[in-house]
Amino acid sequence: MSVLITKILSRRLLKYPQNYGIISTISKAHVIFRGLCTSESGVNLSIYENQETRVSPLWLRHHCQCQNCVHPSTHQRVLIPGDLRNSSTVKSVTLDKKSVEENIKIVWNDDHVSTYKIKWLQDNIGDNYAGLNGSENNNVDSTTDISEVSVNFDDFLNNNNRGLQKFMGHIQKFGFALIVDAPPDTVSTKKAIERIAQPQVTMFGGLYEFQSDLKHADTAYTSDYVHLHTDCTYFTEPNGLQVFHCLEHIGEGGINSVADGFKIAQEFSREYPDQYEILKSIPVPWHYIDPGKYSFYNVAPILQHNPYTDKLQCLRYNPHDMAPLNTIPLVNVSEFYESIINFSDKLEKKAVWFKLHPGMILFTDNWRVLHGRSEFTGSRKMCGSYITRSDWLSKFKVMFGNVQDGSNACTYLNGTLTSYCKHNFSK
Ligand SMILES: C[N+](C)(C)CCCC[C@H](N)C(=O)O
Ligand SMILES: O=C(O)CCC(=O)C(=O)O
Repeated sequence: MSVLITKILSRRLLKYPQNYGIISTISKAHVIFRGLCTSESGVNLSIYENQETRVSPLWLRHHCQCQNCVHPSTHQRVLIPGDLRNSSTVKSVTLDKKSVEENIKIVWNDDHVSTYKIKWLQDNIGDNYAGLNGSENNNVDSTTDISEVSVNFDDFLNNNNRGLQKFMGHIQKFGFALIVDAPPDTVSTKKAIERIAQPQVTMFGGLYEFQSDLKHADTAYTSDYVHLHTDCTYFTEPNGLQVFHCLEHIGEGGINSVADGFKIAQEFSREYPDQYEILKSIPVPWHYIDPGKYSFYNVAPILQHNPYTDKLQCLRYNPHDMAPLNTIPLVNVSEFYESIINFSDKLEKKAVWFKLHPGMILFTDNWRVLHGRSEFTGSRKMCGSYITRSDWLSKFKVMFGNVQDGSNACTYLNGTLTSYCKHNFSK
């Protein structure tokens, strides 16, 4: 294999000598290139059983984990990319199978020594990027029993972290989770929120209370029906988690709705692939206007894909907060409306309804799950907060190390989400 590389490259070497340093061959038939590397060059490392992986010497040198290259206290890089020019030619590569953790040792041209744990290389080489997208087989739908999406308040706060882990596993797997049996007050709500992260401060405040008093120019501060939506569509980055706790309701209605936007978008893409592409590509303007106080405005598609994985990453949709649609080319207006009308109908049909009683604190992943509420009568006092996506994902990674493990923290039970809600939450 390495001999073949040498033959191919020697022909290229004659043609493009300026691209290559001196080719040096070392033990175990690994072909190494001095100087700056091109795409054809690399170090062939035995990272996986019975196969070799060609890795860029620049990447390897840049990822030296020694205490001179990574600050021992802050874990930040000491090396800057420009430093790689003088230390990225391999002098020797040795595989140490005897140490507790198998590792590969590389000595560089400046005699710097780098040691890489095989497991670390396996976890970090290549496009392992998966991000947190609530993978397709982990969706809330009618087969999920909502009782399994709940964690008791005391368990949630318990420092053994088991309740918190289970809770965050629910959020990663289903897009939302409930804390039950919480004292129906703002102090307890604040404790629960701060178990994950500090409340995100916005024009509504940090830990906010709201009721039908039009304290802000928004239907959330009325007793009107609020259709399924995600919050903060008008911010550059929508809030990450949405937290609601109904402290008291003396009256009728005020039933909450949730819908798993990722599950619905997945079905929509199968039923209307062309219309899915429209909602993925057409930029939509969103706004929040409180005359004389606030005028937030942002333009972004309803279905925002992760640019690296091309998976749906953020569903941004609030039918109440769409600004004048002056961002759609005239030729696309009719197909846009056909798409958004179908999407809106699908969302509304998929809503799952339940009553948030005092003591139940709902957390939703606002990049994935939509929420709403029916109109109500009487006095209904709510409190809650936003948490940024960066903050809650950070907590998640601390709890699980790797976001993908989160789904193991909870069970996926048959049952009927809708019927459970009807019989258990809508009383
Ligand atoms: C009451 N609370 C602060 C939770 C939200 C207010 C909603 C604001 C806006 N309609 C949006 O959806 O972002
Ligand atoms: O009043 C509620 O239960 C929810 C209101 C709402 O949707 C919001 O504040 O974003």
